[in-house]
Amino acid sequence: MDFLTIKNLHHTYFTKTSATTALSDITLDVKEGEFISFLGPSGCGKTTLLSIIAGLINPTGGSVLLENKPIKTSQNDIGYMLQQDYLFPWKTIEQNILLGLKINGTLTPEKKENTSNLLKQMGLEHVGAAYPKQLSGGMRQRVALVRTLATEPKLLMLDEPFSALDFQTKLKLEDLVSNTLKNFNKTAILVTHDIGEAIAMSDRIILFSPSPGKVHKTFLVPDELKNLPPFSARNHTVYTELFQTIWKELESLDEE
Ligand SMILES: Nc1ncnc2c1ncn2[C@@H]1O[C@H](COP(=O)(O)OP(=O)(O)OP(=O)(O)O)[C@@H](O)[C@H]1O
Repeated sequence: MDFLTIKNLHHTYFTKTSATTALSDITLDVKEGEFISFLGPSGCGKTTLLSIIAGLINPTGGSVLLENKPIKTSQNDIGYMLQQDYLFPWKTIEQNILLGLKINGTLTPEKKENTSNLLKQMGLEHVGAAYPKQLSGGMRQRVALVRTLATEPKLLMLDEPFSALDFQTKLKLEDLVSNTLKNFNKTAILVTHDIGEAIAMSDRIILFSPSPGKVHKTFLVPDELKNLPPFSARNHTVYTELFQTIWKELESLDEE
């Protein structure tokens, strides 16, 4: 059974004076535990597709099923990690990461302990009583990941989560996030503009073409890269070959 099934999806944004078709005829399956990336030029509909999968936008055509059920608005099964961490500045780190569980009414001593362990795995066991402003950008994104995982979502949406970080921190976080998601066998969709990040982190890369957004090509990441942590994958010859192939495809899209 496919975990996430997207079938003949269309979306047009209507205003009083215009209609913009952001997505046209998207059909895509994602397996449980799979990590896929959405890559493509600006405006090809990546954010629109993510918002539809998350139940934030109702598509104008087609369907999205999560474990064979239509996506609902405010779906608790889906977690987000965004470019900004959106931690509440007036709450401590511990309060921030437990907030989702409190709101869902699912905060138990066991879940509290699980989140403390997660914080430990992220090397952040000492920051529970601190406030977000006391933490670096990389630390805040690690907290954001713990907060996202705390509610045990079935599907994770990673919308350019490392793009605001310096390169070194980004590389370290790629390893940490990839390792954590593999340990929990989480299904994840990453939206990124970074070809290298997509190759280093994913099992499969979907390249979209714009106007309207369509699936242009799919790239399977070879096993020898999938079995490596992202940092090591970036140093593999197969990585360089795949990078060049995708780069050429992106260039050809610019010329169309
Ligand atoms: N609320 C909206 N109303 C009207 N048109 C919109 C709206 N949101 C997006 N669009 C249009 O839909 C198309 C797809 O936009 P979308 O933001 O999904 O692309 P994207 O690939 O995520 O872009 P980027 O990489 O720049 O974030 C674009 O042509 C955009 O102008």
